[in-house]
Amino acid sequence: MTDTRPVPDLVDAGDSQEPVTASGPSRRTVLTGAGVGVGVAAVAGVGFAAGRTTAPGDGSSADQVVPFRGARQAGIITAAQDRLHFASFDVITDKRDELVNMLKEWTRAAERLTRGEETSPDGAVGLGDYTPPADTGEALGLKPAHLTLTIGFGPSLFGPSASDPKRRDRFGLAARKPKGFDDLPMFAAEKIETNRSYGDICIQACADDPQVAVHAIRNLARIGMGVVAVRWSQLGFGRTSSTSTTQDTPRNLFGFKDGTNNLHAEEPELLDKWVWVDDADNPPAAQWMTGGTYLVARRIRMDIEPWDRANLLEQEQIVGRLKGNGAPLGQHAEFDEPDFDITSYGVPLIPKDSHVRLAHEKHIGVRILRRGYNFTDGSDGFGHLDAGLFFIAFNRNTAKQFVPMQQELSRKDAMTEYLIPNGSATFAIPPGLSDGEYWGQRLFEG
Ligand SMILES: C=CC1=C(C)c2cc3[nH]c(cc4nc(cc5[nH]c(cc1n2)c(C)c5CCC(=O)O)C(CCC(=O)O)=C4C)c(C)c3C=C
Ligand SMILES: [Fe+2]
Repeated sequence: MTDTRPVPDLVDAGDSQEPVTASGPSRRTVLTGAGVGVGVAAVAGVGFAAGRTTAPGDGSSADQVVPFRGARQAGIITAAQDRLHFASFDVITDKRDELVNMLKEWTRAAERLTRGEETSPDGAVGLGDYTPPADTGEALGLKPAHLTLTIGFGPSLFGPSASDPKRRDRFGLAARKPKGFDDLPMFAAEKIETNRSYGDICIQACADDPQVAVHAIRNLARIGMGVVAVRWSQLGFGRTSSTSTTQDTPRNLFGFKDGTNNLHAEEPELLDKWVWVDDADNPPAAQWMTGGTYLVARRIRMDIEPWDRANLLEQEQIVGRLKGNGAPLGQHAEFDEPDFDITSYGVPLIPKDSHVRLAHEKHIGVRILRRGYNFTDGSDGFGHLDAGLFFIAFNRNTAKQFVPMQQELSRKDAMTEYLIPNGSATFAIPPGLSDGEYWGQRLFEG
């Protein structure tokens, strides 16, 4: 079993050790902080404080903190938030110590950020006039917004990978690579762009406030300067899945309910079967992944202009569900079980090439946990929006779950005509952290 003893210098009591203020655990302001500069900074603090005078537990601050530590990383089965900032990093140093030290610093900062605090005490404006701020400041006065930060490690961190076969094993991690873990294969009808794909480390930041998510990624990137560089990043708005039965099903940019038949936090046996990595899945050297999962990210551009010219019936035939309430074709309500055997004049009501038929467990034999987001990244210069779905899925064995599902969809799904996947990445997502543990500790020290 991996040694997960606490690392004493990482235990960070955070701002909670300071005198309790009316603002509870939300991001510190210059007004309440001890040792804070005067003058301009203090004046600025008045404004921040005015907008955040809330008592702990009133549903606006403490209740917006998602625990950072636990058996699983947050951001997988915790309730999907509304906003995403996903970043993939290249490690630009060859020195293992530098990488490990950065991961320790990231952990300390990330834990604080999820509590609604600055990356370090007084980081934004309290370190003196002649020191660059340790926190960039744009989240001062904002609530924790259910921020979750989820870390993952890409195949290239372990040496050669399918996308980079000549990569050196810079950190001596080759033997610790999880079984079968590699870049995704090529699929039909995709146009993968290298500068939107792959990466050594990912951070998935999800929050209900976009500025909170962006602030977190920006500050982690700043802390990692000289050790990592952002390779690509993606903003998302409007979750396209529910990860809890308590959440409403949202809609994607085709206007359809998305995430109806997802795996949910309330289904632990299904999660054990389809999401969480088990001891038996890996050799001893890769047991650091036990309790973790594998993330698949796909930037899928959606051809929304032609889609908008397709009639309603055609759209519903492509999806296999009604656009209005999300019911499977032939059924009445969203959560009715699809019946793939119903026919009308010998023709299946849920077409053979519909998305839900091809992606359903009864057809493909596997399931995945989806947690994606809508995106619009301006326009393409040809009169079209660059819009789509940043697809994120978690699964226990990508080669046996996501890959065959994607292969089947790429070849047969009628929706493929409207989709152009142009970014692709996968990351090994370790389990959650125990007290004092830092991100990657089981990988680097186990
Ligand atoms: C390889 C996996 C999948 C990709 C890629 C994917 C892309 C994608 N999906 C939609 C819209 C919908 N998908 C829906 C269901 C659904 N999709 C997948 C997998 C992939 N989707 C699965 C496993 C399922 C569930 C199938 C089932 O068990 O019934 C639905 C229906 C509602 C729902 O159950 O979520 C919609 C709508 C888009 C637009 C898209 C790419 C842009
Ligand atoms: Fe789908």
